[in-house]
Amino acid sequence: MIIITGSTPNGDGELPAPSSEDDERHLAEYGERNGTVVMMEQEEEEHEGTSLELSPVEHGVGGDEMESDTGSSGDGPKPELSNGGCQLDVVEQLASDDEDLLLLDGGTSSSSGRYGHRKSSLALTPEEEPLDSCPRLVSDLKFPNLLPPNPVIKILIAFCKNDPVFEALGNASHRLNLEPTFVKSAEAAIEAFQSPNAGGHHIVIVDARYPRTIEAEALGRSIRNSKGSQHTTMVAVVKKSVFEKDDTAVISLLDVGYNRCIIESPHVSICSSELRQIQHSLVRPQNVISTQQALYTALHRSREAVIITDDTLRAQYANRASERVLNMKMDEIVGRSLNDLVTADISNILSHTSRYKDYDGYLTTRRKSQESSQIHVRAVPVSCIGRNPTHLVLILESSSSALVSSNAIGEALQTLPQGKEVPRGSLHSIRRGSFDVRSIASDGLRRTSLAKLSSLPLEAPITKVLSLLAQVQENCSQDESKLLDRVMEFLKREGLYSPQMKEIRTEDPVATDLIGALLTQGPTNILSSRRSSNDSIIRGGGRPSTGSIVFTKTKESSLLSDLLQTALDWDFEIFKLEDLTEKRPLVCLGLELFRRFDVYNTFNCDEMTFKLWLIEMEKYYHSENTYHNSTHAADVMQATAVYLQQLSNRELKIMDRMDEATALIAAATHDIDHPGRSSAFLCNSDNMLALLYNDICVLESHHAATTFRLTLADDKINIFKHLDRDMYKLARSIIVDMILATEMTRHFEHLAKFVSVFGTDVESKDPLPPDNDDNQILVRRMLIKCADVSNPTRPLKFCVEWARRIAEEYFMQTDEEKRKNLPIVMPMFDRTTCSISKSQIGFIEYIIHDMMDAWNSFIEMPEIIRYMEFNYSQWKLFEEQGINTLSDIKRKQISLTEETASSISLEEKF
Ligand SMILES: Nc1ncnc2c1ncn2[C@@H]1O[C@@H]2COP(=O)(O)O[C@H]2[C@H]1O
Repeated sequence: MIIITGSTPNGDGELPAPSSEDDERHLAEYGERNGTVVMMEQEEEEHEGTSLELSPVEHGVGGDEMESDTGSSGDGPKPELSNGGCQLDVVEQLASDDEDLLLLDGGTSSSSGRYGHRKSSLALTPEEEPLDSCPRLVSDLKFPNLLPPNPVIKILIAFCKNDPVFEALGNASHRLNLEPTFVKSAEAAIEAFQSPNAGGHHIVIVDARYPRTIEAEALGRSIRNSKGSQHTTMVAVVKKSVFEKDDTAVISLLDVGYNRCIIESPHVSICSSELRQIQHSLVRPQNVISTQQALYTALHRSREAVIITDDTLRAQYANRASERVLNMKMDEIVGRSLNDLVTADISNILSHTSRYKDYDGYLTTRRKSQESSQIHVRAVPVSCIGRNPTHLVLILESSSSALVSSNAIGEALQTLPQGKEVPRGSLHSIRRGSFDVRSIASDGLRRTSLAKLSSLPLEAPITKVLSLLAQVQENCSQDESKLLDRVMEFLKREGLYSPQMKEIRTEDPVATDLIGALLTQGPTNILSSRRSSNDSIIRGGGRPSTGSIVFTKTKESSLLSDLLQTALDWDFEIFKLEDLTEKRPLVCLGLELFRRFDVYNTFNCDEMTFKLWLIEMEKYYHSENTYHNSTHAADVMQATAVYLQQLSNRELKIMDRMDEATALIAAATHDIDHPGRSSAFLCNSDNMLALLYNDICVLESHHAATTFRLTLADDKINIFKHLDRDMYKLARSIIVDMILATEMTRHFEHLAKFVSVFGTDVESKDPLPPDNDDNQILVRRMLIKCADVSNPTRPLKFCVEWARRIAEEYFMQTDEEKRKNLPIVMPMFDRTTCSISKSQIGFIEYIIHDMMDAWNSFIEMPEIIRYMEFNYSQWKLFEEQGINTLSDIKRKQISLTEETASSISLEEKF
């Protein structure tokens, strides 16, 4: 909503067409001197758009109706008001749209003024209205909200003598209820006029009869050069003889800025009628003009693009928003024919507007950048002189912003009580966004929230896409348009990248079980027997002792250091490390990797703090878990390090030092305090973590939260303690995001986003845009995901061992579910019946293959694909050979170890 409050009487209201830079200053100056333009939200019934319901001719105050209606008021300043009517139409039109616009006659400059507290002329009863006040025109009554200022008229009278002429003027001004100030010299006149408190006179009357005492021409010049004299009416009193004999003196007075010269008269009645004429013919129109300038400012700052053309459709005015819509500067727009600005059948517009009808339709802009865009336009005809439209007011709205409002509105409406049927989704409702708002949101509260929404400076990329598609739809066949409708429906859905679980194309129930369990979250929908257990499965016992690890100079320690030499090899012996460190591999490997990636310097933190931190983190991994223990964390950390190394070798400037450090930290803690049971199990058993995280991303939220809770709890292990606040926040956000990315229910979403940006084809890949935050996030997520499930891409013996471990953990979960009569999340993972080979075939086919393919094409590590393919073929072979159960797998592991011992490398088997 826009309210323009009453102006100071003779403010310097003339606003030059403001340039964007000048605009703030202009507005500030304007607000100071001429009243205030206030833009605000308003929760009131929409204006009924009085002026729009009337024929445009009725707005031309100079029309016949005016004469007949006004009666005694026929002496109003008609020509000037007709101009004002033109702009008022525009503003009213805007007011009927998303911004309400209201003009209040204020008289704020003089709170003691008779009209100072009147809201509008509707409040003006004959009893209230003094007989001798400036009469209201009938137009005031017709358009009560569109009053020009009608303040108490302040008059400055500069006379050196108290002669009868002076007396008569003084009496006349009292009689007309003007507010006079009397001064006796030119200096005093200037001072009074410029005085910040008393100044701001509507009329200045100067005694021009005695140039030796008051130099009227010089005084006139000084006043005209004073700020705020723009709308002041200056009157010179001259001798009768001068008027009759020598017109040069009068003309020079008019030329320096006097508006009127009147003949000296000692008669009060003559002075009164002179002053009344001046009031009607000069002062009132000046007030109207100053109001127009407030309107002009409002228009200029309106969010809707407004262009006013003359009757030949040549642009006369363009507001600032039109620069954005047309992608042209205002002075490039003004003067141009509408034909040069838009491609449209202009005759179509004219056929409406010449019949005084608004035109409502679409045009395509001819943008400077050649890229054209579709805009919605309303064209309103306005008659300023005579009956035929003399101007056309075009209100433009680019279709993308229409889409924004429509989408935002659609979303907002969903959250509001749905009293009326809301037209959603149709092309029509998108294109006519702002119109739908009014039709569907009738109450003030809704309008306010919707106005807020549509005014937000937001434009989502998807909105742009929809807008482009809407344009394409304009020029395509019906069938294509229908197809596009469907496309747009899909695009408007939530979770574009969330997979809708396709049917798993396998007959194999083990794979179905596994993939289904990994990709769904929350409580299992399987018909359950009783849900009995409230037991926490976060077990307290079984953790290694809290003491720090001391590696003595033994054979083990030298084996260890030899092993750590290979810390960045893809065939790193993780299980050997597990043995050597007595199931605490994370500390050793972590320190080695932190050192190699210079993490201590990046975090400006000593190695000891990192060591204590690693010890604490490892302590919270459950060593009794067969899979989700600290060896898995070390394995993921090692894979992460290899990927980071590869990225830096390839000089893909994606990961800086901080990215590398945070990635390693996230990998180290990504499964901390894992209970060895899935999130679904926790939900099904009403575990406290599921309750805490509302069944959403339960385990990963717990891992991230635990990491920070433990780290920040003790300064001795707080590896973040020397980061400044911003760096800490950055590190935290990366670590949290990476840990959450390991949640498998969003696996396909992350993969699809990554592929959509980076593709899967090594050859045709464009280099990564280096400083694109969004892309960096995609890479980081993909990196930790690939590290987390890298086990099928490792050498076979590791791959088999991991498969055995995860299967064992699944079996334990099924055992517990059976024991506790809980829903069984993966019924096929029953130790007595399960085929591990089949589960691995399914896991590689559905989860691993595409992801590793995409990752390899990005990072260029062909060995991961070779191992994956080899392992896959081996699982197929195992399956054929009936190697399915855990004991079968164990036997196979032994033979694999022997093969390795006899130096048959896997490479040789490819
Ligand atoms: N070899 C594998 N076979 C089956 N499932 C696996 C295998 N490796 C990892 N997973 C699953 O993939 C999941 C990845 O996230 P989590 O580490 O939480 O839990 C992991 C296991 O549930």
